[in-house]
Amino acid sequence: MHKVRYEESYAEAAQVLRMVVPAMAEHRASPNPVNYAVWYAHLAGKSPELSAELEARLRGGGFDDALGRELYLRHLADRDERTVAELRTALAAVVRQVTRLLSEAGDEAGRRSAALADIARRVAGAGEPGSLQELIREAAEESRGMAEMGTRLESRLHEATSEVEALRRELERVREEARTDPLTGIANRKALETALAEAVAAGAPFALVMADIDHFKRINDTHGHLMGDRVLRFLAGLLRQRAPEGALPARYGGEEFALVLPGHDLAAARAVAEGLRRALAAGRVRSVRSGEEIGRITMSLGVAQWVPGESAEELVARADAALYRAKEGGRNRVEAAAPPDQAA
Ligand SMILES: Nc1nc2c(ncn2[C@@H]2O[C@H](COP(=O)(O)OP(=O)(O)OP(=O)(O)O)[C@@H](O)[C@H]2O)c(=O)[nH]1
Repeated sequence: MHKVRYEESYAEAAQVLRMVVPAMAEHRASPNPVNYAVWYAHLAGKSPELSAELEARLRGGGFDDALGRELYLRHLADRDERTVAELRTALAAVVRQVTRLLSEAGDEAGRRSAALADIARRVAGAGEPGSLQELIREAAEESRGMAEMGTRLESRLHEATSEVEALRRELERVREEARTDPLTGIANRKALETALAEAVAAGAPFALVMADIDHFKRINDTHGHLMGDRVLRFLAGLLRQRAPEGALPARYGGEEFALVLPGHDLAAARAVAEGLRRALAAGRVRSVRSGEEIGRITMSLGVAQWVPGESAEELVARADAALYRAKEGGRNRVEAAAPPDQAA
């Protein structure tokens, strides 16, 4: 499913707002953001599937928050949001089940302990061996029932624990997926931006390398898109192998990559970048079509050292400007960024 885009101008969005408000009022839809998003998408013609389903459901009954949420998740939320919502529902179901289980077990334990207390009272008054024997049998019955309930409870709690554990693993997988570039398997731009924001907030020294494959379009045009993809994976593998301990290699987008280098000053980061440049130029990638090696692949790199007070965006811009100079200077080279106050 494609994600709905909102590219209206202010005036156009305001125009939709003027249609949405009376429509929501007419259908008694409470004006929360989820319902608004649904009605906005419907009246702005953003999603024919959403409109068709909403209209059908309105014909069959009224609008309520549950419907709003359902339509939002089905047609507007992105995949991660939907998965998290599904996991939350599944977890809530497990918790409800365990709560019910414990309350049933509590009721049963209460009943059985009342029965045992009653037996104890009757034992005090029992005069003959026959009636005592009967009371002993009843007590044994209650104790066995209690023990069985304990075993049942334990096994069902064990099951619930496994279910919660599976949900936790699934959530971890979804979170990992959201941070990973599917083509190359390394961190994606979102993960890079998070890491940069964290590094800036931590305030410890670090440097950033931005790298861009030279004449990548030509590789695609000459050897095909699959070959281009293979080159991207090859470079990602190289970054992963050669990244120093604690560094984060990421795909910034297209054929541009980044490497966050904690604890590196400009000279150290430059040395890492230079090593990467040489390794790529020395590497060989085979053509998917012919199996033959394709010509030398090179990249240009820009390096910048973070200075306290600088934002992540400013640092990326400086590293990018250095990368641009490397391209301008003839490609297959590393350029270091000047400190921010000296940058043009
Ligand atoms: N195979 C493949 N190609 C991609 C991908 N993402 C972007 N590209 C291609 O990358 C190319 C980028 O080309 P340009 O930005 O013109 O730059 P370039 O050819 O690398 O030249 P310079 O950067 O100036 O050395 C475009 O042809 C895109 O189609 C991808 O995921 N796979």
